[in-house]
Amino acid sequence: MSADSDTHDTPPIDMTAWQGRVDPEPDSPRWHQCVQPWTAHATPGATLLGFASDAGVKRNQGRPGAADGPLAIRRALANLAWHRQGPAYDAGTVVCEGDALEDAQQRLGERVAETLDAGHFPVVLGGGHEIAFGSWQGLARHLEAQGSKAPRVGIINLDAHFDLRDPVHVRSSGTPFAQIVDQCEMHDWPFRYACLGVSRASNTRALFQRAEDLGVLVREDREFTAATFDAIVRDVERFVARCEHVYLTIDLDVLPAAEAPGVSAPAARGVSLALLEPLIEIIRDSGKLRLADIAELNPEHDIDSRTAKVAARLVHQLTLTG
Ligand SMILES: N=CN[C@@H](CCC(=O)O)C(=O)O
Ligand SMILES: [Mn+2]
Ligand SMILES: [Mn+2]
Repeated sequence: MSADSDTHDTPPIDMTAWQGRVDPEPDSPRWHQCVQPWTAHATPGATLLGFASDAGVKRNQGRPGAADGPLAIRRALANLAWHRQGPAYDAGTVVCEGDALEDAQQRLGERVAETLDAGHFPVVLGGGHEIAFGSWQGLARHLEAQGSKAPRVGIINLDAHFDLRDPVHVRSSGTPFAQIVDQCEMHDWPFRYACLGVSRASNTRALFQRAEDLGVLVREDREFTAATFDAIVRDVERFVARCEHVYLTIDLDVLPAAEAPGVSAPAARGVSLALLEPLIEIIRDSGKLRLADIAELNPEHDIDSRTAKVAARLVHQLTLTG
């Protein structure tokens, strides 16, 4: 699924973001006191991996700044209370140099595969949504190494956008799932994609048509209400039941602009964290979640670290069990 290249050095692990409050009471640990630098033979746990890139956002005519997302998420997570049983690691950050996006995505894939091969649950911190093509390459590489011939991978994207733009024009933060379609076709793998929280006003007719042609499970932002939540849960459970492995990707612009102002394209409506979080927990607890990433945090446009705090809380929730 990905070109062979093991020529890159692994990124250095900078642990300086892991600082914060230390409580004198017993049994009061916080993330910064518990996260360890990743090593190849560490006991499997939750592993954070940064992807410092906004090359895809720039190519997609968006607002740059997402390259600083991984550091902002780590800083926000550092002070959160620690409730995990298992270990958590920081595996460093893959940096996209200039516009060398394809190289960075490949290196991210290699790092994700390495953590999966070692039995970890990787949570990748973006970075623009071009992160998804790197994350997915990592999962694909790992599954191939395990001998899977045509694995049924379900991609669940919480996003205001399909990100199914035709990559023939430009490969960007708007194309990762169309790039994955191409890879799946090339290798005769099924493509299973759910895009939840889509804004009709922010996606063209062509994109809705492409989603329909690809059999995408689509739920629009306006369909998310307390009254319809159970029906959406059932849709997601059915989707997960048809898959062997799940990759969850969360684009923070799925949230209302008031909850997530620090993104390239803030949502006029969006889906509230209060509705997304229980859905994420169901996906987490499905037993099939292999990989997650959080995309599009742009600290330059954040207000009082609101979006970084949401991203950190999502990492906290995603890794609460296991
Ligand atoms: N990853 C972002 N994708 C959106 C961005 C939309 C916008 O910038 O307004 C897209 O390409 O549709
Ligand atoms: Mn997106
Ligand atoms: Mn989006």
